Amino acid sequence: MAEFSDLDGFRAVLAEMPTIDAAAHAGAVERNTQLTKPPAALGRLEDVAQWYAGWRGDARPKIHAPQIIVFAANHGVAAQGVSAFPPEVTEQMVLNFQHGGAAINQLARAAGAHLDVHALELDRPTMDFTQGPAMSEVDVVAALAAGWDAVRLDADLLVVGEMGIGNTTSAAALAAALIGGDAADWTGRGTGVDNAGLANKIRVVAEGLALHQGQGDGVETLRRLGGRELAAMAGAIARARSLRIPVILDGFICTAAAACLEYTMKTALDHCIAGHLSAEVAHGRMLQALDKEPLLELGLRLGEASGGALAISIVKAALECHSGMATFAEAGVSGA
Ligand SMILES: O=C(O)c1ccc[n+]([C@@H]2O[C@H](COP(=O)([O-])O)[C@@H](O)[C@H]2O)c1
Ligand SMILES: Cc1cc2nc[nH]c2cc1C
Repeated sequence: MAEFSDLDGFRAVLAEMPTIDAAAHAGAVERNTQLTKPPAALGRLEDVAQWYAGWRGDARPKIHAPQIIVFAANHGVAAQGVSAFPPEVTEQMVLNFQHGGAAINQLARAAGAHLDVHALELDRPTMDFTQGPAMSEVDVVAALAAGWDAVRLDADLLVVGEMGIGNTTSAAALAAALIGGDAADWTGRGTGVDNAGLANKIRVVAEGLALHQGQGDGVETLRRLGGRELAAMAGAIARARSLRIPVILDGFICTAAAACLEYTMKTALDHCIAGHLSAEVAHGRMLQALDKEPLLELGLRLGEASGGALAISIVKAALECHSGMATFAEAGVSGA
């Protein structure tokens, strides 16, 4: 059960999160210097392995139990025609996830990961944020707690993702409110709106900003402009931190949810890496603001944890090399 019952309680949890295990990290850095390869020849795989080792508190770990969680929710703002698809697609895709027919089902299997799907009150969309806050405090805390409780205690790597028609509008509004800039800087085509749709979406984001920008910290902004699946992703990312489970972020919406934590408590995302760079236009700008370099760039703009799921294989491979390779001494290979 979640260790908080209101937003202040969640803020207190964020303020007391564990930090990286410096000894395990140093041990991994030292081991990396001895592995049978020229220095830095495994590029970013080396950084990823050392980061993972530090968070696990083990200088030579491997990955056995990756978990992927997809949270789904509906958005009041979808009634303003901000998506290329109708809101009922959220629930229809949840059924598709449950029947194994979506992209994420195939990608989770390919990555050897356990997939959990949580639908969050689909018959109760959030409020349209151009009219008032998207969620009450009770609603946002319930969604944060749903995310918190969804993380498996035995997971050793977590990917969070989402499904929610209209949620790129929420994510754009959150990014603008937290990071700064205009609605147009952050608003993209999502599922594929045309030029008129994009102009309408920019207007909706701008109206949301006018009402909610500067009204509070990251989690208060999440309450005002976010949605249940965004809050649940934030809750799961925080829970993973409390359990020292490293996290791979997915695309534009997932990163906006994560940003709500970072803009509440700097360093809240130190246990997270960016799985990929989405084709949603402002994702790169958001990752830059969070100082995160994406692992993959495959032109994905699907969501549902797909890019994060693909990155699991890269992180696993990094740890297989780091923990499985022989040292120069063990293999009798001469140094430089
Ligand atoms: O992850 C991304 O970067 C991403 C980019 C564009 C769209 N999506 C997905 O598309 C849906 C939101 O798009 P929209 O147009 O309804 O706002 C939602 O279900 C997301 O998972 C996801
Ligand atoms: C079909 C469809 C599948 C999705 N998966 C994640 N977001 C989505 C949006 C749509 C429209």
